[in-house]
This record gives sequence, C-alpha cells and structure tokens, in this order.
Amino acid sequence: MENILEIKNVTKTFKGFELKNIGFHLEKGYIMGFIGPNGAGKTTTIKLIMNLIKRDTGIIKVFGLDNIKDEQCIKNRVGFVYGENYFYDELSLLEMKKIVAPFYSSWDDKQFYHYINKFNLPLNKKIKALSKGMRMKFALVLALSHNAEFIIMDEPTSGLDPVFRNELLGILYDLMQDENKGILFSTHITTDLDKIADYITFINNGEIIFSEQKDALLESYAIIKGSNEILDKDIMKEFVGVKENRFGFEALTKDIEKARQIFKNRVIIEKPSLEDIILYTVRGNV
Ligand SMILES: Nc1ncnc2c1ncn2[C@@H]1O[C@H](COP(=O)(O)OP(=O)(O)OP(=O)(O)O)[C@@H](O)[C@H]1O
Repeated sequence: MENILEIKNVTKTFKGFELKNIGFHLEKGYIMGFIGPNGAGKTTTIKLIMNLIKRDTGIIKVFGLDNIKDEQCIKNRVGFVYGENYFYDELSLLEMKKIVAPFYSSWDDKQFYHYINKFNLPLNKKIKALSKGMRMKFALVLALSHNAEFIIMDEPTSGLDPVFRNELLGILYDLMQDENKGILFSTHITTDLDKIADYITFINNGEIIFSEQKDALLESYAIIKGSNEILDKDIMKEFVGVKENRFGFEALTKDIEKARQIFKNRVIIEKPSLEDIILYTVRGNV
C-alpha cells in the first residue's frame, strides 16, 4: 500500500526540548490518531510536516514527495486544520474564503457552501467575532473545500462542544469512505480515537513510544487486578505501570502470557482502554 505520510529519523532541537529521531508512517485509506501529553512534541511534528519549521535531520515525505522540495504541490493536496488562528481577524468569512480559494487548484465552492450551511456559520460576520469553536469549524470548512487527499489536524476537537465533536468525527469517518484519503489527527481526547482511529501514534517527551494499529495495540496489553500481598519488587518490574491503593493493585502489562503464568488465577485480567495504555505508559507507577 502507498504511504500518504512517511517520517524517518527526524530530529528537531529547541532550547530545553528535543524531538528524538522520530519515525512513523501512514498508509492511504486510514485515520491515524496522534496522541501525547502536553509538550510531548505533537505540534512540533505537525509543523515539521507542513514545513512551518525546519527539521535538523531526517526525511519527511507526503504522497511520496519531499515535504520541502515539493511543498507547494503538497499543500495544494493537504487540508490543514491548526489550533492557532491563522486568519485575518478583520475580514468576514466570505472575504477570507475569497483570499484562500485561489491558492487551491481543486477548490470546490459547492462544497464550501455545503459545509458553511451544515456547520451553521455566519458568512458575513468578521472572523474576530467568532467563538473558538466557530473558528475551528471555519478552518475545517476551508480544509474540506478543496478535495484534500490528506487532512492534518492539530487538536481539532479542542474548543468544540460534544455534539459538534461527534458530528466532526462522523464527517471524518464519511470522508474516509474514499480509500485514497488519509487523516492525521492530534488530540488529547482518547475517546475520539476509540471511535475513529485505525492507527495510534503515541509520542512522549519527544520520542515515539509506539505507532500501531489500534485494535492490535489494545489486544497486546492487559490490565491486571489483584490484592497487594502478591506484589513484590520483581513482579513490579513486569509491569508497564502499577497503581496501588488499600483495596489492591491495578497494573498494565504488555506480556499477558507471562502475567498468566506468574499469577495463575490469583488475579483478574481485563482488556485495557486506550486511556489506560497512555496513562500507565506516561506515569509508570501511578
Ligand atoms: N519555537 C519554539 N521555540 C522553543 N521551544 C519550542 C518552540 N516550539 C515548541 N517548543 C517547545 O517544544 C516542546 C514541544 O511542544 P509542542 O507544541 O510540540 O507540544 P505538543 O505535544 O503539541 O503539546 P500540547 O498538547 O500542549 O499542544 C515544548 O516544550 C515547547 O515549549
């Protein structure tokens, strides 16, 4: 299958932060959730893909093209939704559209008006008068109006109410019925990913911890619950993280078979949520 995104050995150093030799890829036809705690490097990675900042080393390819050499061609085919405001505040939505549309060879006015109506956006209002959620919706309308093959969104659901968040997830899901498209979607909200992501890439402290198919990932971990007496230092080492309280312990393991051998029937083994995997991996012994 063809990669829509390929990142290899990319580093970027800021004072006090380093993106450490990261790599992952996304094939056409899939949605990838890009998740990690505050300051993990999600926005930095997305800015590097969009060539808004320069990488120190490595390779980034979008549609198989070099993201710097072929920047203009790539940007024409990418829909980018970015948390920070990049509009002219004094313009109305309609005026802003007139500026943006000519940059795209496959701009589709019909789609634009379809989404403006669907999202209930006031075309003649100035951008500065929009709420945060409405700005995000407008950024989405623009991204969806030029037949983008790859949609990159940096925390698109932040600032959106639950009803619209759900609607957005539905729209993304519908878009993916076209197998030639792909979506990369950074978020803090793991339940959004539960619903629509095919792949999860998890970044922590500038490092990619995993980039895996979601269902396989959920299958490869387990939550172990038992009483505190069976825990000792050696057993603790077997876990990704452990949480103890006076009623017992709860731990995350990546070696389900070994946990079965060690504990036999003295523990309960349950499926983890994505949230469990992220929390235990970030915090270790919580
Ligand atoms: N231009 C810059 N100059 C210096 N440091 C920067 C710059 N941009 C980002 N950083 C630092 O890089 C680190 C990663 O930031 P980044 O915005 O990529 O994180 P993030 O995962 O998107 O976090 P959040 O979820 O909070 O948005 C942070 O410590 C941030 O302060």
